[in-house]
Amino acid sequence: MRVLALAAVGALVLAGGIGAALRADPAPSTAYLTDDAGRALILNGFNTASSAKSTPDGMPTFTEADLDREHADMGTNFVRFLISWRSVEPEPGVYSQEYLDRVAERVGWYADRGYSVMLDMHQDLYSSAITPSGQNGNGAPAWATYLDDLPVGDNDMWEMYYLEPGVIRAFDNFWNTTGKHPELTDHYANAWRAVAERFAGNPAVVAYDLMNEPYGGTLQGPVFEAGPLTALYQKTSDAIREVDRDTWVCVAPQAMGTNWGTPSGLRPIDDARDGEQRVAYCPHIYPLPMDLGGGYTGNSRTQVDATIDAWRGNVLRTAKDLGTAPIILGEFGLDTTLHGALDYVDRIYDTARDMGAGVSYWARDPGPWGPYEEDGTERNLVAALDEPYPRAIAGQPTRWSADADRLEFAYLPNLSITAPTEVYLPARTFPNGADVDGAHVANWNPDARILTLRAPATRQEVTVSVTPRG
Ligand SMILES: CN(C)c1ccc(C(=O)NC[C@H]2N[C@H](CO)[C@@H](O)[C@@H]2O)cc1
Repeated sequence: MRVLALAAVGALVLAGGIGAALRADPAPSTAYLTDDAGRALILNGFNTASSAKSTPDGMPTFTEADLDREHADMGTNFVRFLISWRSVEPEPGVYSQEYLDRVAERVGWYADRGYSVMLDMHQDLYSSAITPSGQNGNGAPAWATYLDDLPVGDNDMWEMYYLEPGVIRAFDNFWNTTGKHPELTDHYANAWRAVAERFAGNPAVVAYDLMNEPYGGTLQGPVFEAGPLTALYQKTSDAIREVDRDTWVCVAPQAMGTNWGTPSGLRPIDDARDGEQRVAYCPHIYPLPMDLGGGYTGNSRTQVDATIDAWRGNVLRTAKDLGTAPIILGEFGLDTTLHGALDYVDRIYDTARDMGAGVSYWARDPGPWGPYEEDGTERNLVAALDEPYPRAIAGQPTRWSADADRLEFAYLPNLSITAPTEVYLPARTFPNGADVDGAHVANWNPDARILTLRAPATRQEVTVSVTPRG
């Protein structure tokens, strides 16, 4: 039954993809998140980590040494760090500074290594309180979970819990579709204000991802996204801006459908800050044929490519509707033992690069989806992700492309930015450093693998080419 339902949605996506191919897609986004120095950031990292969904202290099973290894192996500069409402607000109106201390400690690990952090208020299936075992779902605290005594049956596939009457009711109460709980979205916005109060002014924390994979319960599609979801984002953004005028807020569409390439009905929010709007768009992509284990070969590859094409056009349209919002692909990932898996990974990173989007891979957990096995053995994903890229650009990026042993990028220098342009170079393909055309080498740090560049004093577009030193 589930396969038929999903296949029906898949057919919609393919039809949409063909339809989208008939419509001209908007131009790739020219908007990027910027650091305190004003540099455009090319964000490249992981979701860290799924394990945080179930640990009592709400922290991922991830150490500072794990981060050192990730940086040495893949040169990441970004993390979508999972936090949870249950941990922020364990009792109504009570905010856990002890929990926020633990988050701040890990943010410090990333900050010490020059990373950018996006805090992700992560939910799946609303809450771990949907079943007595607490083993299904995560996100909302128990005190905010109202099933109204409706049943939640057992399911082999975790996604099927979204169809359980009790889970749908928990969401309907949160969104106040029932009219019985107008207070819950206020609590949610105030929990985010407590987080923002803690991290406002922290230069490593560049964005807040307001809700992971929203779900509307009995409300689905544009009626949900343009209604309660946009209203929650506005309410939450307003609450954050009371204490933090500068960190970007990231809004995501409902997961159902848009993860598979269908368009989103999300509407713009008004950022209360003075100056530029700092609202980014954080969609996910999980093509249905991959979800069904089809791999990236043969007919499954054809369907996945149609999904990616449809997804790209729909994401660019929504980002434009949101006010030319920068795009961060908040999640994509797969079991990399599937046939064609690394070709799929390359296709997604190429698509994100072309869209000007940052990427956080799902996820930084051991096992077949991640970079390392349970015993720490390096997996195929590490080499696939270890490619050169411009981490931070002192101007407006216009294009970039890379292979394992070549990087080329172009940008319009902003002469008012005093910080240099930074490039990551893998040790495996740039063992002796690099030869550079189009810019001056200010420094090469062989330990951090970071090449620092200065553009010629021009307002014209410069093209930089980086190749391994012989
Ligand atoms: C039916 N609904 C609402 C639904 C189905 C499937 C997903 C999903 O696979 N999501 C992809 C990944 N994202 C989460 C973490 O955010 C992971 O657990 C999923 O693998 C989401 C929602």
